[in-house]
Amino acid sequence: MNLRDLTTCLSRLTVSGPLDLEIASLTASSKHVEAGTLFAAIRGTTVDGHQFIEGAIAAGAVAILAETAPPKDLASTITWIHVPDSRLALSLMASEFYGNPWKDFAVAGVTGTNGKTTTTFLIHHIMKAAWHRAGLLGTILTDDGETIDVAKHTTPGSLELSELLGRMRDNGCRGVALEVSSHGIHQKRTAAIGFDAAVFTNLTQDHLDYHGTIEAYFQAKADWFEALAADPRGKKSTAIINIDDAYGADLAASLEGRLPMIRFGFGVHCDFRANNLRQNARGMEFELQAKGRTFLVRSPLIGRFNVYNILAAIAAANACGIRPRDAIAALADSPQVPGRLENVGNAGGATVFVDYAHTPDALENVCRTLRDLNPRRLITVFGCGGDRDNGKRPLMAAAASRHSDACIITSDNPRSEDPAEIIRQVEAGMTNKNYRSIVDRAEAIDFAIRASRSGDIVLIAGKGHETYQQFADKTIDFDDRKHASKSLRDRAQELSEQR
Ligand SMILES: CC(=O)N[C@H]1[C@@H](OP(=O)(O)OP(=O)(O)OC[C@H]2O[C@@H](n3ccc(=O)[nH]c3=O)[C@H](O)[C@@H]2O)O[C@H](CO)[C@@H](O)[C@@H]1O[C@H](C)C(=O)N[C@@H](C)C(=O)N[C@H](CCC(=O)O)C(=O)O
Ligand SMILES: Nc1ncnc2c1ncn2[C@@H]1O[C@H](COP(=O)(O)OP(=O)(O)OP(=O)(O)O)[C@@H](O)[C@H]1O
Ligand SMILES: N[C@H](CCC[C@H](N)C(=O)O)C(=O)O
Ligand SMILES: [Mg+2]
Repeated sequence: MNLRDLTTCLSRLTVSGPLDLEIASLTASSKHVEAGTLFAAIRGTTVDGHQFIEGAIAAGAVAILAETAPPKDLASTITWIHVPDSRLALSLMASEFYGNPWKDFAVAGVTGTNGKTTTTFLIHHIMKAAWHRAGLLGTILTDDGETIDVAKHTTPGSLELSELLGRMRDNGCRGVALEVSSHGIHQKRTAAIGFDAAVFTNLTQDHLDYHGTIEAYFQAKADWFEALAADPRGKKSTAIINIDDAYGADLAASLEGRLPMIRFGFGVHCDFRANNLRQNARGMEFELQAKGRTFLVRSPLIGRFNVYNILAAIAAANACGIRPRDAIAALADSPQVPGRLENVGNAGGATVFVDYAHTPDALENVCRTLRDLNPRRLITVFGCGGDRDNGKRPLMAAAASRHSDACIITSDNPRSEDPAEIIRQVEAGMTNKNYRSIVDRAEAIDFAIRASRSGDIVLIAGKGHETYQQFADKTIDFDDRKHASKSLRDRAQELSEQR
């Protein structure tokens, strides 16, 4: 693509060198530079990409995007685009490079601490029922309408994101549901994308290792909505906000009159309001009051928290042009979201669930939901991730303690940290002293399943769909669902031998 055309999307730039160049590819990594590449120098969280400019030129870069003016010795040898914010500029140029695919179909984004993956899966399911082809992007996978791949990030980098959206458009998708993480917003990964629907699910403690304070974390989420409200480039986004959540209520109040809005929840001021929730182990039903009508919503999902995900999905689909009654019809048979309250089987009358709860609020919600099924005992296996917000550790311990009869504390991606030290920090928050710590996750799961008796529920929390365990020196294959299934088979065998 011609560099002059590629830069029309930038409002503040100083160019030195010719603009009538053909750009073969864009990259922010000097390792991916080839002949004809534009290299964007980004000040990252670990290194400053400006230090790789010379290497990029040596590797064949024909243009540089940077937050500095060109040094004198390079000014006459290469095209240099000086911008105030190279992450933002790269995001805009990436969208331009792939033909601004977001303009060609309905785009629903979902942000919030918990519920993004679940809500995007539901929106995707509704879109596919209405339109046959739709894309999905998030923590678990990317689906471009034809091919499903394992995801590397919840929200991909701006280049990968626009490339994927372009593929979805080319594959005939009429809509896409995507997760918008706070890292993604802060790093401008979604800055160029216009959204038809922008969902806020909730905000509770997570990611303070990155954002520092909960206020800064909230601000990252709010910045997305602020940017949509100020976006002059076309799409009128509908903000879809959970106003039962205190941060959601603040967000809705601050956006009042600046974006079309759908407020959802159980509260009386909601535009999409749930009532009369009834549930059992097989699913739930509730009434939805919306648009002056009452609808009966049925879902195989369980848990009050999933009512919020369902409301958000119906409202987002509505903002994308799908009638609530069609969304509701599709949701009656929504698929299992991998690793979200996934029933992996039973042995000796005890049932085992795997769930991705890795925040205090998620653990609280999932334990409560399982408690509501009236188990004889709830036995919870959980741990806390290394190199992540360590303030969550005692809070997750307190949540698990509150609702479980017994807990097994174990490892959950210790990364560069000492697994035993993470466990000690979790133990400090345990108010229910009926727990045991077992560093090895496989042994912890085996122990919990062997200790279970008829009528018990075993919850294995934290890793959900993940298929690995990350340590300082290695990553091993590990899947809670597979390991629990094997452990259940062993237990069933053991029980039959005892009979
Ligand atoms: C902290 C964080 O989010 N980092 C992400 C970020 O890296 P960064 O921009 O800070 O990069 P950096 O390593 O400091 O390097 C700066 C620049 O120098 C360049 N470079 C670097 C080395 C070199 O030799 N040559 C070179 O050109 C890099 O390509 C980069 O452009 O941008 C990169 C490209 O998009 C991401 O891969 C990287 O994700 C790291 C691996 C990560 O673990 N991120 C997690 C925390 C994350 O993003 N999580 C969220 C939320 C998860 C959830 O709650 O669901 C997600 O959306 O996945
Ligand atoms: N609306 C919700 N409110 C609170 N907790 C929820 C909600 N939805 C799901 N959860 C809990 O949070 C866990 C993670 O859910 P999900 O994967 O949908 O969230 P996410 O926001 O995508 O998480 P991540 O930031 O890790 O990608 C679930 O396994 C469940 O325990
Ligand atoms: N996207 C989240 C996932 C956490 C999942 C949990 N298993 C852990 O490793 O802490 C993060 O990177 O913080
Ligand atoms: Mg997710």
